[in-house]
Amino acid sequence: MSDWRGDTFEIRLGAPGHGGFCVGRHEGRVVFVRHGLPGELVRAVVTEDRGGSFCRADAIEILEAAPDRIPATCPVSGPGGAGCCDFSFATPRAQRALKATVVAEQLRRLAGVERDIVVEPIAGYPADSTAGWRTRVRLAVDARGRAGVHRHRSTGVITDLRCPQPVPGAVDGIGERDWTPGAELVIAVDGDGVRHIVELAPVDVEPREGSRRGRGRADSDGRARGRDARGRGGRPGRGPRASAAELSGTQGLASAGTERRNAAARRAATHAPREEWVLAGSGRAVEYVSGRRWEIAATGFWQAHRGAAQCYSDLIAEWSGLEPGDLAWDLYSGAGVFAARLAEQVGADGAVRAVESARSAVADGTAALHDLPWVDLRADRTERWIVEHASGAAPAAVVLDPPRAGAGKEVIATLTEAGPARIVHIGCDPAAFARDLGLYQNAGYTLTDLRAFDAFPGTHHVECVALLRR
Ligand SMILES: C[S@@+](CC[C@H](N)C(=O)[O-])C[C@H]1O[C@@H](n2cnc3c(N)ncnc32)[C@H](O)[C@@H]1O
Repeated sequence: MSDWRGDTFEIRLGAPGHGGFCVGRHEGRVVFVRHGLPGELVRAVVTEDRGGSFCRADAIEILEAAPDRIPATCPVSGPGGAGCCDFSFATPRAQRALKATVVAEQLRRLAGVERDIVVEPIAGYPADSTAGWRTRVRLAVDARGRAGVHRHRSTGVITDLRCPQPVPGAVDGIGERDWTPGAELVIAVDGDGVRHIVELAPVDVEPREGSRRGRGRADSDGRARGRDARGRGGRPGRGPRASAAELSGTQGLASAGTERRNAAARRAATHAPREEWVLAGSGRAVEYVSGRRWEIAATGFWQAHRGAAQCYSDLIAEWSGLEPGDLAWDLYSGAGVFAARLAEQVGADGAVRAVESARSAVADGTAALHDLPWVDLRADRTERWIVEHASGAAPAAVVLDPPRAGAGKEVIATLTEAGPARIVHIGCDPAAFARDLGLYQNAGYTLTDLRAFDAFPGTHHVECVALLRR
């Protein structure tokens, strides 16, 4: 089987596919080409070829440009660069049109739904800008202690922090400081404008004794502490601490297979408990939705776009159709942002049951919703919780905002058997979202409304919200 990696050729690009590329054909094979637009003629270099019916390539020269092409607004994400702003060379309107095409295609293929899709800017956010929206930034730290973003489909670290996504000030000064080699940085700019910087221990560092969060406290001015202070505070100093994976990624020596294995190992390790050091702010991010105040772990989940939590919460309030005294569920609830809105609708004579697997989010949500005692926020896996609750009274409305992989067969089977009148389903992966919609339809629910939001401007990512009724 021939391996085209490194080959270059001219190729005419067709429709966009799910994942931030356009589809073309070369010598009978399908080629997924990043950094191009439909209709463009480009010179492409093959970046990945596993020998199957398709390979992946980057457009490295634009021979015939589409009218929607603009100079890239992100200097970090071009061919061979980071995976952050993979649509930054298209007008914002064209970016939304690309995403709409992808959502429509996934709905057609995976849910049998024929529907024109419009991708809207997040409410209150300018339609002609793709910068300054991200309030949560996660950075890698390379073997030399420099913070950066991962090269696309690689463990390699690019230490150029000029990506335009973060809200103003989020990454100021980060590139000039030294960090613990192999660590990750979580930066959160909260609703009060306070910046929190938390370092997550390298995955190859053994957990230490003492409290898990904020040992030795952060500097109040947000400066990362120097080597001596780090040692005293329990945070490892700089040194030759990088793992083989980081070294190979940084030096660009790893094979594609090694890169994939490293990436898989890194993803798995990312979800394992890790020691955290709060280096700026308090590590407790304050957020507001509809006048309610949350205080949550800066490393915990919060919608990344600064306007997203309010935008989705307003739509849920509009679509849930709840009356005072009703029962509602909020599945995968995080800190209960949607549960709070549902609770206001059902009132003290009603009830809201919410479930979330992250214990810290449940604790933070319970504190934020202390004045709504008819909300029951539980720490559990939705898969288990729903089986226990499905045989009770049917909820009038259920909101689900599952992680990227979607809710899946088991949860949706149990949920549809419970028989809520309305389901509001939120999904950030168009394929998983479409598969879940297909499951609802097979169980007798009808898609009655659908909106798609440009919650990740500059990227190929898109958030969809569906209303289903029995
Ligand atoms: C996309 S977030 C939505 C959070 C919340 N709706 C919000 O807007 O803040 C998905 C949430 O599901 C949680 N989660 C992931 N897997 C879960 C599971 N199996 N059961 C319950 N919660 C889960 C995550 O911790 C995360 O808080």
